Amino acid sequence: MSVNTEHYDDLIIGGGKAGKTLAPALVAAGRKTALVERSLKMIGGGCINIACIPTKTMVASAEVAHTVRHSATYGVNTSAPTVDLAAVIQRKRSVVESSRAINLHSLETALGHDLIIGTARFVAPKTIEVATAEGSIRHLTAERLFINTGTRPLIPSIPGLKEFGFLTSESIMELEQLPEHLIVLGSGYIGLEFAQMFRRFGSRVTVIGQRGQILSPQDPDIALAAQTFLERDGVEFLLNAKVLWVVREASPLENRAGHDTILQIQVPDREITLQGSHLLVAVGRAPTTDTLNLAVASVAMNGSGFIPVNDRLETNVPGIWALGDINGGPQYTHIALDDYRIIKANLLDGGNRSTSDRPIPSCLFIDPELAHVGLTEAEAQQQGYDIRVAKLDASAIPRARTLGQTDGLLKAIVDAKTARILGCSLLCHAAGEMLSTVQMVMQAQLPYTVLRDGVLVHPTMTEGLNLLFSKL
Ligand SMILES: Cc1cc2nc3c(=O)[nH]c(=O)nc-3n(C[C@H](O)[C@H](O)[C@H](O)COP(=O)(O)OP(=O)(O)OC[C@H]3O[C@@H](n4cnc5c(N)ncnc54)[C@H](O)[C@@H]3O)c2cc1C
Ligand SMILES: NC(=O)c1ccc[n+]([C@@H]2O[C@H](COP(=O)([O-])OP(=O)(O)OC[C@H]3O[C@@H](n4cnc5c(N)ncnc54)[C@H](O)[C@@H]3O)[C@@H](O)[C@H]2O)c1
Repeated sequence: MSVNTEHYDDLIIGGGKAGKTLAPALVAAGRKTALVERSLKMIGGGCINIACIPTKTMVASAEVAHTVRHSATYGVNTSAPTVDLAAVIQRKRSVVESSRAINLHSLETALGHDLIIGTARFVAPKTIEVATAEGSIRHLTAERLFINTGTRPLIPSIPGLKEFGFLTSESIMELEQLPEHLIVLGSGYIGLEFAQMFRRFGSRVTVIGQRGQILSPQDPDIALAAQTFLERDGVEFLLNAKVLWVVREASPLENRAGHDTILQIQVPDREITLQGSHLLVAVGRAPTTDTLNLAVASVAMNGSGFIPVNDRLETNVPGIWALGDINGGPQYTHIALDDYRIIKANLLDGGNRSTSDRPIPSCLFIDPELAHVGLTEAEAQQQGYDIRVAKLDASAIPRARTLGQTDGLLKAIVDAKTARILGCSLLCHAAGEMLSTVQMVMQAQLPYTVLRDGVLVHPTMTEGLNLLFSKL
């Protein structure tokens, strides 16, 4: 049966942070626009449904458990908390569902019937086929296409892993019973956030890292400090470790029903066997390009399946752009949002923006938070800068002491010639909020002395920047 081809000015494939924000802007500019999103349960994209928002909602529950557990330190006596994981998950679902409803309302308002729920793939250059949620097939073509299909968990090829099963960042957020012993494969962002969260919920947690240092892009002093704080929470680490194989067997422990995951692991000097009730795989993300049939559209992919773009987010095919995680750039929601801004500036507002001059701030939501922007000390040295380095223990900040949040290390890298801040890592309470102040000074190209001498509210964590930059 032949299918009519429907014509649009603009087509967005995937409704992630970038695509869902771009769609209403295109419509407002008078463009006939359709957005194809594969699932009603993913309206608003990964961030609100399966990534940032649900994880940070659960991190909040873990922080409450931690605070209650340590309430006597503040002179408040309670009994030891028990964590009802089903209730934690229910709270997470309700936050996600309300965010999704807001997103659905704004997309329906902007797009009406041109919000299409279905899975897209290319069938000809600039033409996609959509297998809709209702079971029909539609063909859509457009002058301009924007690919924003995001990523999914990367699953390493370890013997036994796929066969015996494991948790991902998505399925772990649906568990309603606490793992007795959670093994986390991967010591990056996802692994560490879940590791501390489940430790604080009450699980035993072991993190397996393949290198000697967790958070390998960070400077060793910062990474080691973060590891120390996590260890103080009771998270165990097995580093320089390679998983050789995995099996799942009936638990030999009398007091534990069900099955255990058993990992055979190579550490530098020996092989060890690690046994846990659950295994979370968090070793990076794979691009959602495999089912897009990009070859038909001649859109190039790199060896990992991401879509390379230039600094204006253009693919190798004129009229096709790739936004968000799928283009292989830094995987953060605020970067996907900035990708939208670049497209809007260049295509709708007559501007000329590129990715080349934007900052890449980030925040790892462990406690204490680890926020970073710009160069690390090692990167600044590699790039040949003459640098000055300021370091401050978080316990020196008056606000940290009032809050009982004294764990942390703050570090700033300054160009000795220009006095400009090249990079900053803040491992402390409220680091994600504090970082924006440093970033604004960097973006305004002001000298570090603005933060050293600025009149900042006392007692706040941000006031700690006065102290940090006084170290230079
Ligand atoms: C557990 C976790 C926690 C995270 N926490 C943070 C955080 O705290 N802060 C932060 O900044 N970043 C965080 N991230 C990263 C952040 O979620 C991503 O960078 C961001 O979601 C990328 O958005 P995007 O625009 O690329 O698209 P995505 O949000 O990935 O959305 C892509 C959309 O495309 C749809 N799609 C895919 N294929 C098709 C197809 N063929 N047809 C139609 N639709 C399709 C998908 O259903 C999805 O809705 C986290 C990631 C994870 C996994
Ligand atoms: N707070 C946030 O902003 C936040 C939170 C979660 C995720 N994210 C984004 O999502 C991305 C993906 O997160 P992620 O944690 O999956 O990736 P990641 O790149 O942050 O960390 C993956 C880790 O797994 C390790 N690894 C790779 N293969 C391994 C193996 N076979 N065995 C053991 N370790 C292995 C890597 O060395 C690395 O340390 C992040 O890079 C980040 O951009 C952001």
